[in-house]
Amino acid sequence: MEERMIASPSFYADWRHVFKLDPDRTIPDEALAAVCRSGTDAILVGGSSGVTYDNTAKLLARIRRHDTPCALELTDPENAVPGFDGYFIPMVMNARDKDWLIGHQTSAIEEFGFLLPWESVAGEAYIVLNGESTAARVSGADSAIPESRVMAYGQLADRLWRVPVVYLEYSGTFGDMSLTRKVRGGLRQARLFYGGGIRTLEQARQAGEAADTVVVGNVIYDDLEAALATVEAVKISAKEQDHVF
Ligand SMILES: CC(C)=CCC/C(C)=C/CC/C(C)=C/CC/C(C)=C/CC/C(C)=C/CC/C(C)=C/CC/C(C)=C/COP(=O)(O)OP(=O)(O)O
Ligand SMILES: O=P(O)(O)OC[C@@H](O)CO
Ligand SMILES: [Mg+2]
Repeated sequence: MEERMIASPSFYADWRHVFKLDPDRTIPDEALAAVCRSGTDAILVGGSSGVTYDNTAKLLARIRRHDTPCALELTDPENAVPGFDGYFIPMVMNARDKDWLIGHQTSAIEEFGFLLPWESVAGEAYIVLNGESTAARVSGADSAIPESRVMAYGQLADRLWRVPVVYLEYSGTFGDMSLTRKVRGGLRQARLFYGGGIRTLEQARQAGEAADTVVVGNVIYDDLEAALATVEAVKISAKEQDHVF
């Protein structure tokens, strides 16, 4: 396996575990405090439906009561709230409608790009692999693709386009860890984010071994204790990973 080079330091360079909070969902203050104090590396704010400027700004203000780094996934220019530590711009590699790969992003940059704090902006090459997820429906993702194509999307984003983050998105279902490992092994400079369906310590540990950064979302709203426990599981897996890679 070729040696991987990690891109120059950036706001997400050391993230191993991330909680994703959806501005369209309700989280009580105590639960939010527990999430922020859990030892996670960052809070990622994002969702694929029902996100508005108002609910995003309100969530940011509440997160700012704590010290946890906080980034926004920009899925609509209207929701571009200033004041986050960083901004991610998703591009769906396996979108059937290429507007979700490049079209909407180009239009948004054309109109509003001059406002972006570019030093704190990173592209995310999403590969959406749960065809039942909202992200798949919104972007019309073709999720029924062979491993070879998933690998090719990852390498195209990493090696040709130098996108700093490749994101294997299984939102709502636990994904294929063997494929996740393979995708990561094929990247030269990009960080591999894995997200989807993590509900148990064992799943968190496996994802932590397979990916550079593990994103935990929906379980926060369904089973907070289980969500909090994923932090330690991912961090422990980091130690194992250091010996493997
Ligand atoms: C100060 C400041 C910040 C100024 C900004 C100025 C500005 C507006 C600049 C333009 C920025 C820009 C380029 C914006 C582009 C926005 C855009 C249209 C991006 C496309 C996003 C995209 C590909 C969406 C498809 C769906 C997707 C992949 C979403 C990613 C997030 C995600 C998967 C969330 C999970 O969703 P969830 O709802 O949790 O899903 P489940 O139901 O399965 O749980
Ligand atoms: O919500 P879950 O299924 O944990 O997925 C996390 C994240 O990848 C969603 O974009
Ligand atoms: Mg969600």
